[in-house]
Formats: sequence, C-alpha cells, structure tokens
Amino acid sequence: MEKICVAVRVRPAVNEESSNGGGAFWKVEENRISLYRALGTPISGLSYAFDHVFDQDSTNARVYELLTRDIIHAAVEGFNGTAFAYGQTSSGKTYTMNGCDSDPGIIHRAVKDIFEETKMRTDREFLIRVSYMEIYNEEINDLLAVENQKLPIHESLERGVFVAGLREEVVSSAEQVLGLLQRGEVNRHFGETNMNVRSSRSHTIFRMVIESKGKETGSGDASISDDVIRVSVLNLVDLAGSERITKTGADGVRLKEGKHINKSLLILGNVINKLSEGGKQRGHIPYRDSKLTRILQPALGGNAKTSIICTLAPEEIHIEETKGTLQFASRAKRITNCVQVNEILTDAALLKRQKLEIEELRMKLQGSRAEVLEQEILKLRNDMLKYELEHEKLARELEEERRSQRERDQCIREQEMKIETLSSLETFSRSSRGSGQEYTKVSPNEESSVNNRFSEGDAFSTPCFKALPKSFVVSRSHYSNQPECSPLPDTLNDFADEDTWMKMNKGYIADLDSLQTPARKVQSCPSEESSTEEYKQEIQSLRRQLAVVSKERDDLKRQQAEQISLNNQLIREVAVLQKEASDIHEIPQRMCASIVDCKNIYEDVLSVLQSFVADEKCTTAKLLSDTKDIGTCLFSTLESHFANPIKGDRFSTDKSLFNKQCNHLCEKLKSTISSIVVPDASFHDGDNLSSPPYGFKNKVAAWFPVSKFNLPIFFLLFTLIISCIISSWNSVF
Ligand SMILES: Nc1ncnc2c1ncn2[C@@H]1O[C@H](COP(=O)(O)OP(=O)(O)OP(=O)(O)O)[C@@H](O)[C@H]1O
Repeated sequence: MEKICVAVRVRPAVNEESSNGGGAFWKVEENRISLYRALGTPISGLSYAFDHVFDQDSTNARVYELLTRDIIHAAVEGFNGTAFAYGQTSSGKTYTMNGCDSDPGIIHRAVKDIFEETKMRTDREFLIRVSYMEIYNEEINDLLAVENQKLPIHESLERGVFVAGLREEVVSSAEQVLGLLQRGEVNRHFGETNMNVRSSRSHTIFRMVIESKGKETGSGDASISDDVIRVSVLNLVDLAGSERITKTGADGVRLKEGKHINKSLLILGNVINKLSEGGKQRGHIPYRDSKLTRILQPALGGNAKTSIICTLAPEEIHIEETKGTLQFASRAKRITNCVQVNEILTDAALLKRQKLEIEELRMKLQGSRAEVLEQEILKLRNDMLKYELEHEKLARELEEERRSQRERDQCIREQEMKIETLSSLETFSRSSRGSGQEYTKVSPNEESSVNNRFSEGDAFSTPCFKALPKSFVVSRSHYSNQPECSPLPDTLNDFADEDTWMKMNKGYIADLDSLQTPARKVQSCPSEESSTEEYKQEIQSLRRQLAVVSKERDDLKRQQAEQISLNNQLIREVAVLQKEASDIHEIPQRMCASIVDCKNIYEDVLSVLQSFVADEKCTTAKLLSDTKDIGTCLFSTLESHFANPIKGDRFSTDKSLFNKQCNHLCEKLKSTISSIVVPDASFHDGDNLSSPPYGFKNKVAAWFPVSKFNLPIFFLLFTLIISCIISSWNSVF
C-alpha cells in the first residue's frame, strides 16, 4: 500500500497588491501553507501540510524533480503511474504540465527521462506507445486523430478500462513524442474567459504505455524472467479548472463547458472523498459517474503510483477557491493505492522450449540433409507459432464470451434484487409516513434513472475492488439524506452557479443520483433468449474452430515426431558408415605391418638356407642370394604401394611406377634364372643342353634351366614367397 503524493504550488501573483490586498495572504513555510492576516498573525484552522509545497519562485524543473521523477522511473520498471494537476482556472495547471520554452513542464521532462532511462537499460527491450485524448463536454476526443470523436470507454480482462478506437502511436524517440504532443495541442479546446485568456476547456490525458521484456542472453539459458512482459501505463493529466461563472463571465458555449467541467470535477471530488474515508466506511466509489474518474480509476485507489499537484492562485479574491483546492488536496493525501509491477506471463516459455527443441534437432541434423531439413523446421516453427497465437486468441475470445455471459446473468439477477429492494423500500416509506416520519419519496423517474444507472454500472465490474454490497441502493439514497451532506442542485442548468460551486469547494459530497448526465447512454440488455441462442452458436463455432486448430497442432506434433525418428535413423546410418570408413582406413596400415612381418620371416628363412651352403660362390649360394634380393625387392614394392594411403594419399591410380618395379623384378628374375643355368649340365632324360632348345621341353628348359639340385630349391623358395604374400593378405582381411 502506498499513499498518493500530494503537493501544492502557488503561482506568482498577477500583481503584488492583489495577493495581499489588506485582508489576508497565503504564506509558504517548508511543506506547509497557511493563511495569515494582513497584520502577520496566522488564522487558526487554515494551515495545511503536504508532501511538498512550492512557492511562487519554484520552477517546473524542481516540481518535476521532487514530485514526478520517481513515478517516471517506476513506470519504466513496470509500475503504472499518474500525475495530474488540479486547481481553479488560471492557477497554473497547464503551465505546470506543459511549461514554457525556458522551463519545460512535467510532460516534456517525463518524455525525455523515459527515453533516457530506457536507453540505459541494456538488459531489457522496450516498446513505447503514446496516445493523447481530451474529455470535452463529457465526450472523449482523440487529439492525435481529429476524426476519432466521441470515443467510448470499454473494459476487458486483459486491458482493464480503455478508450476504444483511440490512436496509439508507437514511438522511438523523445523528439517524435514531442512532435506528436505539438500536433495534439493544436486540436485541444482552449477558450478565452475573464480569468484566463487561454483557458483549457477540456481535461487532457497524455498517455504512454511502456512494454518491456528481458533481452535474450544468447547463452541459451532460458530464465523465467525472460518470458515475462511488463506493461505499465503512465497518465499525465492536465485537468480543466473549476470556475465560478460570476468570475469567468462565461455564457453560451463557455457556460456549457463550465458546467461540464465543474460537474466532472465534483465527481472527482466525490471519488476522492470516498477514497479518503478508507476502511469499512468507504462503500461504493462512484468511478462510473464520469469519464474522467473512470479513466483515472487505477490512479485513484488502484494499482498506480500517483501524484497530484494542486495549483493555487495567491490573490486575495481567490481565497475561497484556494481553500476548496486545499481541502481537496488534504483529502487526496489520505488515499492509499495498491501498487504492483504489471507482469504478464506469456506462452513464451512454451515457445522457447519448442525453439530449443528445434535448435537441438537442427544441431543433430548438421551434416546430413541439414539444409533441406532446416527449411522444413523453419516452416514448421512458423506454423507452430501461428497456431499458438491463433489458439491463444480463440481461448481469450472464449473466455471473454463466458465472462460477458456471466455478467449478463449477474446483471439480470441484480436487477431483480433491486426491484425487490425498491419495492420493500417504498412499502417501508409508506408505512413510515403512516407513522408520522418524513422520508423523501422516490419518484418513478428517479427510480428508473437509479435502475438505469445501476444496470450500466454493474455491467462493468471493476476488477480491483470488492463487489457492491447488496444494500447499496438503500445506503446510497440514504446518505444523500444525511444532514452533513450538501443540498443538491435541482437541475444541471444552475449547477455551475455560485452556491453549487461554493459547496463543491467546501468538500460536500453531492448526491449523484439526482444529477442528470447528458449524452450518457444506458447499456441495454438484449433480449435474453435471442442473445443466449446467439452466444451459444458463437461458442459452438468457437469450439469448432478450436477443435480444428487443436487437430492441426496435433498433426504438427506428429510431423515433428516423424522428423525426430527419421533423424535418429539417419544418425544411426551415418555411424555405421563412419565405422566402415575407419575400418577401410586401417587396411593399408595393417597390410604394411603384415608385409614387413612377411619380409622379415622371408629374410630369416633365406638367411638360414644360406647358412647351409658352405661354398659362397657355388650356384646354390648365388641362387639363394638372388632369390633373397628378389623377395626383398617384391616385399618393398608392396610395402611402398600400401604406405601411400597411410600418409593420407589415395591408392595411386598411376600404375606406371608399379609396372616399372614389376619389370625391374622380372628382369632380375630372368637374369637370375639365366645365371644359374649350368651350360654343361645334362637333363636327366639325356637331352643335350648345348643344342638349341627346340620343342616344348626345350622351351621349358630354357625358362627353368636348373640342375637337378637347384630345381626343388627354386620351387620351394617361390612357394615360400607366394605363401608369405597370401598369409599377409589373410592377416589383413
Ligand atoms: N508558476 C508559474 N510561473 C509563471 N507563470 C505562471 C505560473 N503558473 C501560471 N502562470 C501563468 O498564469 C497564467 C494561467 O496559467 P495556466 O493557463 O497554466 O492556468 P490553468 O490553471 O491551466 O488555467 P485553466 O484551468 O483556465 O486552463 C498563464 O499565463 C501562465 O503562464
């Protein structure tokens, strides 16, 4: 709970004598203002203390600093805020709110500060919208779009009380906002009166809606605060001034304006009175009796930080009006508001989770059909978002429908109860008259006006406050009969006259039941049966739409599941392929190792064979040595052939090197074979070896011209080489 901050500001006197014309004068001491006699003695009972009291020399900069800056700061943080100027005509309200070139007013400074603060908040992103409206003769006009006139007030769960059709401009800089303000000022109603050459003839409300959201950190850590949107509404209000017709000299249009101004200010006074009573005596707060109080409802006893600056004219001739303003301010000081940050929990958490899931999938898909699937995922994500939004909208509409249905039922029930209460009241009144007591009779017209008023009021229940007590009708009519309450103006025509004005300023509570509000339309309840049928149909159609959306959503989920399983299968396939690839990669290495092993074995075997030959120069020794060379050369060729892939090269497709080595090997083999031919040796079948080798036998002998001794050894060695090669292949595969 937080008290409204109330300050008083005395404007400079028009001329010095008028502020102290010999009778009495106002004196400011710290946060107190008191009425003094000309002789310098204070008049008892006329001293008032406030949060701040600003004297004639105070600047707008100081007023802003002490009274409004905190509210602006809080608005950026997500708290609703309202600052308004109240006071008699020509006391300096517009000067305080708008200022002048050398000393800009509260609105100008607030706009600058908001943009400076939002720039400094690097952890949040902001969206700011502004609107500017006036309440002229109890009608709401858009100052940013002249075509938007006579706008209605609505109320919804999401937005609370709002003006339907009001233009809201999204803004990104202070300069842009000040430009819009200038545009709005041109459309505002001003008029000349005896008291002010440029008198505001309407109440103006400049509104900034500040939405903010935590910035994505990019680390992927989704904190809950990132999913919360803060929405705060800041109202900067310049009220029209209360006026005495005798002083302003208003007639014609000005008189009509004056009456509307005074009436709405009187209702504002009533609301303030009621709120200042506090606790249980408070009862019903008549917010709905004027558009001004309806719009300012959150600022008065609701969820907002509020400051009121009451402006005073120091001249002695205005003492009565000043006293009235000070009484208003004193009562406002007692009002407490219940302030809290306006946070909206969105479906962002869900969306964020889906986003993460998709991101995960995308990561998994990298390297395998990634691009195609990424496109698909993007499309799916967009569709999902669209469906989520649609779903949310439908759910909201459905809820709205249900709520209005409930309200209509409630309205009908309450109507019945009220009729009952009124009938019993009338019976009671008759019986009381019979017993000699005097009670005011409720005329049929008044009765219907009371009923209409209730039907309108109850159609919009205010979310922040308790429901009306059942005995409301009785108590409300009853308090107007209390002796301490002011006598009531009979008709609106003489409403702004001297007496009424005086009573208003003395803080009496007016009985609003007797005031006629022009241009107020009573919300009619549609025929029960037809509307119920219509709503049923609407609800059914909404349900159908909801089912379609849910089905689409399920389809989407199924598609997503399919995507996941497809992806898993792909991942498995890729893993198998990778394993095979790594096995293949290892083959040359293993071949090389086996070849080296075989080469060693081969060399060992030949070394052993060589050791059996005593004569190193004999043919057998030469044959063994050459065979060893051939084998070594063959193994080296194979080794070098498999070594390339180990170093990362592919198997050489160029066979020339291999062929060259083979040729070299063949040559060597041939020369070895011819070198071991023994020219004088004879075959066991007696063929003459010196004779030219004719016929098959001779041809074979030309290729294998070995002695009886050499031939088996040669075959043995040849078999050894071949078996080594085969065993090396086997060891690899
Ligand atoms: N603090 C101030 N310092 C200097 N001049 C001031 C101050 N307050 C008001 N004035 C001057 O007094 C005159 C009336 O002020 P202003 O128009 O702001 O009154 P108002 O309360 O808005 O009147 P209305 O309700 O009729 O619109 C203006 O000329 C204004 O410049």
